[in-house]
Amino acid sequence: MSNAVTQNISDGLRALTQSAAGVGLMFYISPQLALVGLTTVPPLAVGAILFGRYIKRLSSKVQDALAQATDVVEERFSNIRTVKAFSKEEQEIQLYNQRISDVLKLKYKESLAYGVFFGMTGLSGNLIVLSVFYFGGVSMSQESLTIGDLSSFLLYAFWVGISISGIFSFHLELMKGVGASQAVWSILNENHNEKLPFVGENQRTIQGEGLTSALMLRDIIFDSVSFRYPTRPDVLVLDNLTLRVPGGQVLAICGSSGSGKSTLAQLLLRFYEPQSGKISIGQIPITDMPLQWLRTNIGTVPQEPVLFSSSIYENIAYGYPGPLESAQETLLKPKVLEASNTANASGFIEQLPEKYNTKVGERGAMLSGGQKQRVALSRAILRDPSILVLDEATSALDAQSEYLVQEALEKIMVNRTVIIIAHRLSTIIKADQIAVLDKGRIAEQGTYAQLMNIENGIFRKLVATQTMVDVDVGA
Ligand SMILES: Nc1ncnc2c1ncn2[C@@H]1O[C@H](COP(=O)(O)OP(=O)(O)OP(=O)(O)O)[C@@H](O)[C@H]1O
Repeated sequence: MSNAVTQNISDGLRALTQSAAGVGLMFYISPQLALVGLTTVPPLAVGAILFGRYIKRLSSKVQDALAQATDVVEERFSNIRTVKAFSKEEQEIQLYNQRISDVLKLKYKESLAYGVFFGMTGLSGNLIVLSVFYFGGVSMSQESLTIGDLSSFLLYAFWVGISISGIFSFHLELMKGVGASQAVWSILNENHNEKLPFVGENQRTIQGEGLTSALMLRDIIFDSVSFRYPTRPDVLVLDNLTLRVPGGQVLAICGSSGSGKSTLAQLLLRFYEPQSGKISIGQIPITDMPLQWLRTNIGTVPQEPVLFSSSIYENIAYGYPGPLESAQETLLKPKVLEASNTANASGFIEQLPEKYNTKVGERGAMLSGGQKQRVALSRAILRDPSILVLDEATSALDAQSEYLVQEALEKIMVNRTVIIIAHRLSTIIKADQIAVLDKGRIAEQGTYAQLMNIENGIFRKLVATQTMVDVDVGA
């Protein structure tokens, strides 16, 4: 890639110097003839600039269209069972054809534009040659130009013509590249805005104090946090929310679906920054902590755990903080076994024909929901994080899996600060504290007994309306 860019730039520069030298020699031989020969260059240059802009826009559209076509394939193939279950194969093929024909249409447009532009430049080049012949012939008949001068002039004019067309091509390729890479630049620019880990004045203070994982066992405070997703700026998800998660305890967050429970976890992990307010752990704002350090100390198990299409062993070992190559097999293996034991996963893994080497399929498709959750739990435990964020699955597991997952959770919650986005009453009852999220704020917080004592309380209503349906209070 960089070779191609360097080659393109050096071709462009060569064309520029060659045309400058050629123009100089043309003027040296006959200034009048040189003016005739170069009359079309300024309008062509303006045309090339405008055309370059057009190509830049078009190139960006081509990339977008290609991305959309690839998205369709990637998404549909990774959810092939859903596609088949709904017998949507034909429809999906049509959708992909449509996306590809969108790309094709843009490519036709691009080719047509190229054809017209280069056709015009070729035509004007030929007209120049003809006019040079004409005016050169006239000058020869008036004996102001010799045949040798005209031949040399023509040679230089061809040289200049080829060089100028090289400059135009360079400009167009450059614009095409700029258009195509716009998305990449915008992503790179976004990253520049993120506070980088290990820099800044506050960073030094923290390191001076000694940043240890013990810090992560202190209270987590969400202080007047307001947040809107950048892609949906009109929806205020968290509205001046204040929440204290007591260090070393289990806090269950509940609230209706879409009330912002998972968003709290995303902000704690700094996948997004709140528009106002701050989040701190042990009184240190998380923005002042090295990002990698922060995430290493927080273990997460999402609502629908995503596994990689590798072996169970590799999926669990993924939780190991640091590069896997550096973790010696002899050192890592017992930890993987121990983690899977704690997460009640070792039982089912040992029964599989290839045990820990069993491939789990794309996104863990070859495992059941409960098994996937226990592998994901093992992965989180391997990190031995001080803070655990568990997004409880809304989908019901069978009684046995449910029991095993619950039991594993209870084992791993000990000696950590746990935020559990709870959907089941059984989990909520066992939590030290419960926070109820409503309209972007914490409406109620306390123990189960305290919240149940609030007359007309939101939590009480949630429990009253939903204990009937499989004790799910978060959906
Ligand atoms: N990436 C995103 N971009 C834009 N809006 C989002 C995004 N993720 C979530 N939202 C919106 O933010 C709001 C809060 O979502 P969130 O996932 O935090 O809710 P939740 O309480 O965890 O819901 P559930 O219990 O159903 O999982 C919802 O209105 C949701 O549509």
